[in-house]
Amino acid sequence: MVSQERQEPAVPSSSSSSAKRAATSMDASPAPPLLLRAPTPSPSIDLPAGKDKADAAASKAGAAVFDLRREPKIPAPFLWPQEEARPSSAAELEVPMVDVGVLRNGDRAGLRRAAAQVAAACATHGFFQVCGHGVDAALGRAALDGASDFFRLPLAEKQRARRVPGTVSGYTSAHADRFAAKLPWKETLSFGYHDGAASPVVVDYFVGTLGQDFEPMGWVYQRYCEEMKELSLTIMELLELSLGVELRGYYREFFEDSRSIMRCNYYPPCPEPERTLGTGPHCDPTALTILLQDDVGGLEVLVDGEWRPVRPVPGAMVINIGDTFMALSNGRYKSCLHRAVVNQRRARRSLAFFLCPREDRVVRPPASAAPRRYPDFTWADLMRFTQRHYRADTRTLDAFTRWLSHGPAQAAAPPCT
Ligand SMILES: C=C1C[C@]23C[C@H]1CC[C@H]2[C@]1(C)CCC[C@@](C)(C(=O)O)[C@H]1[C@@H]3C(=O)O
Ligand SMILES: O=C(O)CCC(=O)C(=O)O
Ligand SMILES: [Fe+2]
Repeated sequence: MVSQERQEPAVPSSSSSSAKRAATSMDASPAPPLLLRAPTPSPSIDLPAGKDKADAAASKAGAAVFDLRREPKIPAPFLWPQEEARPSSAAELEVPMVDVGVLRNGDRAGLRRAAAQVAAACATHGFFQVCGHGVDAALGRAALDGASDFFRLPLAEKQRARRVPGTVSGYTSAHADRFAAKLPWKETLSFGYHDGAASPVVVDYFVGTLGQDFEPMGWVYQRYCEEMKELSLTIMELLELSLGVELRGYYREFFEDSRSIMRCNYYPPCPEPERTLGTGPHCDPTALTILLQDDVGGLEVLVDGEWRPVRPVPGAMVINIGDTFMALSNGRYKSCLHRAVVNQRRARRSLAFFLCPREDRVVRPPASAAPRRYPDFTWADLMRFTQRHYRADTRTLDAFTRWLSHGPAQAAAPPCT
């Protein structure tokens, strides 16, 4: 009897036959991300034929400040207001490099240094990067290559994994199924991860959604997510130490049974990168983000009113605090504004692992003297808010707490636009 359970390949690789099958590559032509004809009833994307339609569509898209006498080369729904798409600063952000290996090697001075670096970063712009994380470099490369393999598939194949409405899981092209304006110049593939299941949940997702050919790709992301979960818990220990939380293990235990989100971002080259964005200005609603990016660059953090580029460092993972952890720290650590810009020449890939609590866990800081800055809430509520009522942006947590206090029925949460 052949064993039914899946065997993990010795060396994961995403190069299954169909994953390599596609001849087309998004990298060559600076075409807009593949636009889906949004399923009815949500409005479909009207690509303007002439100038007046472009003007009308663009002003609807809130891009009225652009001088549309210069015909945009990109469809109007992809145009972003100047305020959000304003030029990047020439000054890169000095993102502290924290060696998290000190949590395992008994280096007490190193531990104090790491805690101080994290405290300084998280109390200001909310970003740091980690080395000594122990994540296999070959696995990171396989995960980035897997993103290239997936996104170069024909649209019909990617569509087999299309996002389930109201959830974050699945494939989307420019979120064209959700929004009518300020479309991000990207394609994404997102799926859930949690451990302790009877079978490998990420492998099940890939095989169940895309077919048996995608089992190797599923194993790459299964192992990658397992490594990200472990790294997340290590970082939680460091955050706890840096916050001086008396209850040792409070944050680590809070996320032991986490149910996280893995997101692969693919940003095609763009003919007018200054008029659109790969990912708009936002704070992550989640707790902690671990970002592995390729060498192209594009992540920017808002510091003192300037969009400061974060230079990719080979082998390092970029970490940022999300809204949920800002609430867990009662506002001491900041969930900060960031965005992703695109360029004319090279496609860019980034892998974002979003650590999220189990859905029903109540997000509440450890007992502290300070007055509470945020109400109790569950991740399920905040997640539902971002997927069904509100496009996560620069004010998500404030909008969410208002929505909670007024009750979902009354709150005038702005529609997802
Ligand atoms: C809970 C989530 C919603 C988003 C994915 C995760 C964490 C980041 C959020 C997001 C990336 C913030 C910017 C806007 C967004 C719509 C996007 O550009 O993808 C957000 C994600 C989402 O709602 O799919
Ligand atoms: O691609 C990037 O560099 C950032 C993406 C991001 O911020 C996100 O997906 O939340
Ligand atoms: Fe983000």
